[in-house]
Amino acid sequence: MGNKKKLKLAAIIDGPGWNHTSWQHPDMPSDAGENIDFYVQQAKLAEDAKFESLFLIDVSHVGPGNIPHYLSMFEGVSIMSALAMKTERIGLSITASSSYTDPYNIARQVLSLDKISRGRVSLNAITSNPGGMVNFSRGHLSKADQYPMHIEFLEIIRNLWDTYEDDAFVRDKENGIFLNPHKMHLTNYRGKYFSVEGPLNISRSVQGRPVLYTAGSSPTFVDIATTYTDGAFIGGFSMEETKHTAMALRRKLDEKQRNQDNFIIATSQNPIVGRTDAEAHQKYMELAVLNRYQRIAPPLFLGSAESVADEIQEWHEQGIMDMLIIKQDHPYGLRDFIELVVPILQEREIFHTEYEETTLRGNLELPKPAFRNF
Ligand SMILES: Cc1cc2nc3c(=O)[nH]c(=O)nc-3n(C[C@H](O)[C@H](O)[C@H](O)COP(=O)(O)O)c2cc1C
Repeated sequence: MGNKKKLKLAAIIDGPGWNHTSWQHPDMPSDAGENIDFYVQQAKLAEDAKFESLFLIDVSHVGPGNIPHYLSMFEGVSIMSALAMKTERIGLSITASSSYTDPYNIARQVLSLDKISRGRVSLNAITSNPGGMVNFSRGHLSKADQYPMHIEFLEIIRNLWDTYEDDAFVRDKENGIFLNPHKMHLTNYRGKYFSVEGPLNISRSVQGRPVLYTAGSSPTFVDIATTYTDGAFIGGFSMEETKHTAMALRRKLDEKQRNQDNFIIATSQNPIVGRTDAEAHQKYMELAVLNRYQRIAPPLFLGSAESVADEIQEWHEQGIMDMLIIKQDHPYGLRDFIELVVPILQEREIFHTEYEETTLRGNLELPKPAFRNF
């Protein structure tokens, strides 16, 4: 199948890699997960390359024995607020877990960040597998509660983001009218897990609502994503596995009569590229030798820039992904991808050369949702 939209690119910019030892690479700042200079440098790199978005994953199940990055990382809204002031066009995506946070707080934080960045924000609302130490008073959920609670969370957030119609705040000084109260709508939600009356205390986004994703792999996830969100973040240990989930999402979108073009299927890979296959393998070996006790799996996208661009093009054209989220284990993973692969994707006209719009939703080619048009 073809993909009508151009490929979208995002960059996971936090942390010194996604295994136990890549922080030991001589060129990796070992404190990368809480080093503001590192985040700013990576954000600017991605923005100069016209990536649609920065992306942060999140970890709620913290505990001894986690990979180092999980134990030394900035909280998402805080770091994205700083990056909003250091960037101008690139999107800012944070991840938050419905299993451990209250929807009112997240709705408020994310919409505030959206205003600060003038419409560049997305929320990846996830569930969290029970695990780690007990750090939240609610404790760990049973598996059976995760998705029912997630549905409530998503419904409330969407309602709260549409508390006010676009022109609700009149701010007419002469006549002393700040708000048209008829254009304020309460949420009045009473669920099993959350009860929220509303109103939220911030006006509607210039994007309509911040872009909303969720992540997972199960049939329940597929059903929820295609009902509530603008996009889905899916895992991919192989092309076949990723394709399986992507096609399940596409079938469900069709079933629900949702236009596939108005939905973003995103997956994350950690490419290691070189000018030649040999150079890429050399970079992979730099990481592999750091871990003498465990094999670090070679990335799916490993090799010369041409061969990696070919694979990306194939995944995109087959509809396996609309957005590729680059994460890095190698200290130059993102830089190399930008220098070597992005120009090829641009030459082939798969990836854009300039930001088309000012909002993230615009750059993702997603329509602005009308008020309370769920
Ligand atoms: C691609 C992907 C990204 C995820 N990102 C996170 C994350 O950042 N933090 C987290 O706690 N869980 C994350 N998860 C876990 C999911 O939110 C979910 O709890 C898990 O996949 C179980 O749901 P499922 O059975 O529907 O797959 C992620 C899962 C996938 C597949």
